[in-house]
Amino acid sequence: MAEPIRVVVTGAAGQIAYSLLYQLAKGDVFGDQQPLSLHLLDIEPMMGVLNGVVMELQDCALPLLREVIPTADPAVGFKDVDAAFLVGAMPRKEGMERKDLLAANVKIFKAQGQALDQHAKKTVKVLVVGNPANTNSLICSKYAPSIPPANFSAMTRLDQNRAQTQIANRLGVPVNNVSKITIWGNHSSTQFPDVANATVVTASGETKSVKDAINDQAWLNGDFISTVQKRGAAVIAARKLSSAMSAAKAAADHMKDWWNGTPAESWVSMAVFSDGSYNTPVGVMYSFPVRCSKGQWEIVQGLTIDEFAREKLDVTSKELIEEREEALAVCQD
Ligand SMILES: NC(=O)C1=CN([C@@H]2O[C@H](COP(=O)(O)OP(=O)(O)OC[C@H]3O[C@@H](n4cnc5c(N)ncnc54)[C@H](O)[C@@H]3O)[C@@H](O)[C@H]2O)C=CC1
Ligand SMILES: O=C([O-])CC(=O)C(=O)O
Repeated sequence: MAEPIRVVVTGAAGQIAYSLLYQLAKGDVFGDQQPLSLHLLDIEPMMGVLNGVVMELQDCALPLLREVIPTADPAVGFKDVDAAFLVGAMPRKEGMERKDLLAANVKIFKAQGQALDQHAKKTVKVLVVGNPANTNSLICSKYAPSIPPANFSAMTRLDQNRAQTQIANRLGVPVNNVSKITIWGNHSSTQFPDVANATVVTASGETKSVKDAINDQAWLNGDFISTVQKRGAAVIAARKLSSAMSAAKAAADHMKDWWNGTPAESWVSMAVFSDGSYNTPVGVMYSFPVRCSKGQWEIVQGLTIDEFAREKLDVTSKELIEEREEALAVCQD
């Protein structure tokens, strides 16, 4: 069996981590032949709760879990890690937009960028989940200059999973019959869930474009998009807490595909540094269609962007530029 890898989860005493840790420890992400050492980072006042999480992980009796290190010290939490799930941050409450969390959360990601820079492996793969995820990831990378920017990403996989399910339910097919949905831009209500290139294996076994199978452009351009954009808020309104089980599953999906690769004929959505592809602003963390292979992601090129899509891509670009400016100002305080 391989040598254990080191994986850190921040916000380890919180609700997303509670679902995520089990998936990691039982091999859902790095494989059933990959032992791991789990580093659990949270803040000092949460150490009692975290101790309960450690006891539960031990009581799961999972053969791949070789070591659990609970800590409030980032130097210990980030020491030699191979993968980092940066979850720890304040969640929003009903009536807030995710960018309202920026002032409170972005400094966490500045400090964690500095700690990753000093203590993590230079090959570490970083997934930022804490909101506003795209801009927090950008700040984290900025303060970790010794780690390649391509090793940082933010999560829009939950939006992809939501969009895939909306389409699958409408067509009465299992969710994995739907592929090549793209989430463009920010993990916010300006994101653009795009089915222009998506395909579906229909109930009769035929492969069709989603557009043809749905045959209702008004729904695709209207309710479908707004349902996905506002799904996080709908969960908060219902649960009085933000998405946790589905967020943990999406974080596991994101890292699994980045680590192990995506099928050649399909793609997934990840927020990564924009290189200007599709006329998006260079240097913001923008969600694109990507393919992963050998631990590297690559933006899928050559997709057609029509006038409807162009407008949506530009709206979310503008928001990301504004968030970047605000975050940089907060970090200078
Ligand atoms: N990108 C996405 O799709 C999604 C992002 N989120 C975001 O994920 C974040 C976490 O959500 P939950 O787990 O529900 O929140 P939670 O409040 O249950 O847990 C957050 C944990 O982070 C800890 N924490 C705070 N500051 C920390 C620091 N400096 N270092 C380490 N830990 C720290 C807290 O003590 C707490 O235990 C929120 O910002 C939420 O908005 C949630 C769902 C989806
Ligand atoms: O909506 C929120 O604040 C939590 C989140 O990011 C999501 O569920 O997509």
